[in-house]
Amino acid sequence: MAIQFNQVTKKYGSEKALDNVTLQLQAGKIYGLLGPNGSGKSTTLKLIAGLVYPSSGAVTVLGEEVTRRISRKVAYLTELDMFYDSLTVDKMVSFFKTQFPDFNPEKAAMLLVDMKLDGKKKIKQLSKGNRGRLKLVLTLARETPIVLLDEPFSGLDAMVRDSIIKSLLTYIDFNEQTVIIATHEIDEIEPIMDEVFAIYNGHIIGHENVESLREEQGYSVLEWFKSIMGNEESD
Ligand SMILES: Nc1ncnc2c1ncn2[C@@H]1O[C@H](COP(=O)(O)OP(=O)(O)OP(=O)(O)O)[C@@H](O)[C@H]1O
Repeated sequence: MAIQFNQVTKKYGSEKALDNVTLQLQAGKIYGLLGPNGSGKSTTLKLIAGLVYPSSGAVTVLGEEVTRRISRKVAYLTELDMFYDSLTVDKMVSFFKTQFPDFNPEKAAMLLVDMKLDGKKKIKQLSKGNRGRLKLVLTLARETPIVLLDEPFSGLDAMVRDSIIKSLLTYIDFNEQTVIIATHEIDEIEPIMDEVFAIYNGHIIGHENVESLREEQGYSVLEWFKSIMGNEESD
């Protein structure tokens, strides 16, 4: 099992961002983690990346209970920190190479071309769409067993979204890498997901295999998600 949550609760102060979550993710699949704002998606990813720790319960990644050291096996990028703003795109790529032994510079170079990013531009000069693309370049150039993408589409236009999906299909090694995409924008990733989890108020409220959802139940992921969210909200 690539990732396991065993009765995981994560509190910030007295608020439970995750409440007694148990789940298992298999290696080599693309998972969607779907939920509205504030449902616990980012917290789930941060627990896997070792950026926060459970208040109770345990998170295990590749058989190891998660500590900071898991960053060697998990590629995870949320925001490009303001700290990097004065670096050029090329310098940022070189910096990542020094930080992560699994960073593949050839892959990064190909991704930069695909994403039409100018290596000489400073990060602060990049449009929001190009920052989104750069984030993806830096994440996908790492050859880690686990890849976490937090809202990779947010605020980006249709062309950027398409280029992100294409690069996922091109650069993810589907035999080796487990990918989790946290998003509330379901349409985009519908075609590439193997399995979906729905999260609401810190609880996992649904888990489906996308193919059987479609073929056996005749639902798209979006329809399924809307129906279970509707049940929650009318409770
Ligand atoms: N550092 C923090 N301190 C206090 N509360 C937090 C912190 N991070 C998250 N929370 C709270 O935990 C809950 C879950 O947040 P989380 O960021 O995991 O949700 P999310 O589904 O990723 O939402 P979004 O789509 O808005 O990013 C929210 O109620 C949020 O306010």
